[in-house]
Amino acid sequence: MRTTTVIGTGAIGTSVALALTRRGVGVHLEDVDRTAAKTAEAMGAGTLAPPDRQVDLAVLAVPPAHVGSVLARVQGRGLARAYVDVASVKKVPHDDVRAMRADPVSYIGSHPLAGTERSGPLAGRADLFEGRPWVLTPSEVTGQGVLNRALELVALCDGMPVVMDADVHDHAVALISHAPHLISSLLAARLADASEDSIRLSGQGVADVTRIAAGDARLWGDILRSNAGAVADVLEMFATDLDQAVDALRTVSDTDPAKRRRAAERLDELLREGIRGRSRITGKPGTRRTELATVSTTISDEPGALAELFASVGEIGVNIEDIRIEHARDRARGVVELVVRKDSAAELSRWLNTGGG
Ligand SMILES: NC(=O)c1ccc[n+]([C@@H]2O[C@H](COP(=O)([O-])OP(=O)(O)OC[C@H]3O[C@@H](n4cnc5c(N)ncnc54)[C@H](O)[C@@H]3O)[C@@H](O)[C@H]2O)c1
Ligand SMILES: O=C(O)C(=O)C[C@]1(C(=O)O)C=C[C@@H](O)C=C1
Repeated sequence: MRTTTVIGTGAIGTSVALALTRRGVGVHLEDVDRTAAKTAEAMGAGTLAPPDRQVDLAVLAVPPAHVGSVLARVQGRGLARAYVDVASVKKVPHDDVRAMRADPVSYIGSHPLAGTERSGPLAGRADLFEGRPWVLTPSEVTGQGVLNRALELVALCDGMPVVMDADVHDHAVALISHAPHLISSLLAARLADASEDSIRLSGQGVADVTRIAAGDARLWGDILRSNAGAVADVLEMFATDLDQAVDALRTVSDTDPAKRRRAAERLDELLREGIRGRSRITGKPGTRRTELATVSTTISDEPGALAELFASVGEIGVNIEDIRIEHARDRARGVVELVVRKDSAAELSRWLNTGGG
């Protein structure tokens, strides 16, 4: 692939453009928001100059509801030989392509499962897609050459291609992305009018579960509307769990000892199910979580402090499997959690606690 046009230079479009530019692909940038396109250009993501001939691939990185109309418009201009979108839902764009009478043969749907709660070009990163699944949803009429171009795009961005039916994709992301987003928003909304005394006590736990609630409301409104049924199904199951949790909490101090015991058991069960579910999505693939342990240390919030820590951990021969960094509010130090193999955890902890870090 030699040339591309990225339409929509927000967080995802700019990340794609940066990744392709890094690989020597010529990237042209377009956005209805001229400032966004100019910022992406200034970041080194490509050029605002229009291509002088048809490009190999056009990447549509616009909100889901815009994919069909933008595709029809740029196909009308003969912009590219192949077209791919990156929207977080797949069925609505697929249906819109037909409704807008766009050409479905030169189009393929896709969705990189990587992102951020931040919007706009400045949230773009060349390495955003590294090692992440990137779903491709060819329709029955998508051209083979178009699928191949999309596979090349994923490879150039270091993503992991997963070919899937659009409907199956939408049900999957309802569970692992869209419902979690809405639940995070609902929880964060509880904080909006909470007393300052409560907010002052908030720590990393509530920040973790509400991080994605900061995502752009217009984009997420679009995503949720486009996958409403599947998200509602997940929320209905969640509502049943919530009812059970409320019931158990209301009964743990019941006067009847048998009811109290059953409620406590139910609560434990809900918490254990949570641990089981979370263990399925954390950790490096191929490493069983039971083989790992977390060792915490603090570092000063200065440039180079983290690099120094990694270098010295490497010197004692400990392999870091995963990492989490928390910046303590109002403090010039951060907490670093290093996930390492259990058999090296005690040695690492002793070394860090005796001033090694
Ligand atoms: N943010 C994520 O985590 C994430 C991850 C994967 C996929 N996606 C999908 O990627 C797409 C872009 O999301 P984002 O996070 O980059 O959003 P963003 O808001 O950062 O950027 C979207 C950009 O598209 C531009 N735009 C809107 N309509 C346009 C049009 N008609 N023509 C040209 N430009 C137009 C906007 O001006 C904006 O600059 C969405 O479809 C989203 O569902 C997002
Ligand atoms: O990490 C985040 O900020 C994200 O929410 C990224 C995330 C996700 O849910 O995993 C969000 C939406 C996308 O369509 C793909 C990725």
